[in-house]
Amino acid sequence: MSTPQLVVHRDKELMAQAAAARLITKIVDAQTSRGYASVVLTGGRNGNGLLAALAAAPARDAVDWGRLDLWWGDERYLPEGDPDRNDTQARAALLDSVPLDPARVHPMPASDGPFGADVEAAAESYAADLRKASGPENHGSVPTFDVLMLGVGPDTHVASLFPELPAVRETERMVVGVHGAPKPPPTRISLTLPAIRSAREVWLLAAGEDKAQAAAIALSGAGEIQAPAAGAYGRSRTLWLLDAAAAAQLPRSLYPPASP
Ligand SMILES: O=C(O)[C@H](O)[C@@H](O)[C@H](O)[C@H](O)COP(=O)(O)O
Repeated sequence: MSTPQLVVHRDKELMAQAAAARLITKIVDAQTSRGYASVVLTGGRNGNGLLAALAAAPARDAVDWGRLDLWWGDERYLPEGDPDRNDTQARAALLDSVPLDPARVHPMPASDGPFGADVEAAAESYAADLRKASGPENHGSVPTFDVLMLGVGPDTHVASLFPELPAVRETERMVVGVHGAPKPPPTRISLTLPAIRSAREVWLLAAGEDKAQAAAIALSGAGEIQAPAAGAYGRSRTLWLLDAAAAAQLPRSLYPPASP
């Protein structure tokens, strides 16, 4: 378990730009040392803001887009192409603008796909894809993600792991179906905390005053069932990327001064 590190930026725009630059560097380093990189995307405003900032970044094409594996941390279980799906929004923000290898982009199943309303079967199918992509060093469950990004909800949810609901309590499976999510739509697919924790680095994105209480709760030692963001940590690094508004309720001792 890696102790959370915090970086606080002046505002959400700067946070998105700085996080995008950080992601470019992380991907280039991984591709240089291992020939490819593996990243897990998140939905939500902060996640999509980062992708849009990446699309506009001057160093964007330092990334070898053809050697980048993309996965999702969660998905709203809607028909393919639905504007509310996380992958639809990610494609609009960045993915349709860069030369990715489609075989290396792994959207979660859609509700009008082969599994229909059986979201559990859809979740198991994604878990099987992860197993297929994992190497012997990954204990056969999920590939080693270089960076797994998570937006943080005002209730401290990450991915589609909501406080007290069954999905956050899962300790064996890597991917689960979610019913009755308090954030619409109610039916979703999500990586579980064990899958999240398999990543080398977990980056939590929290910008805006509506995240201030969630950040303070999650970083105050709260339990992961009540505060799922508290259970999201990487094997070698856990990084909270905040803006000043989201950091407003954190004890000053917890973070360095906001960036200039
Ligand atoms: O499917 C989703 O909605 C997201 O994956 C979800 O986990 C999101 O990241 C948080 O709710 C934060 O969303 P905002 O950044 O829009 O506040």
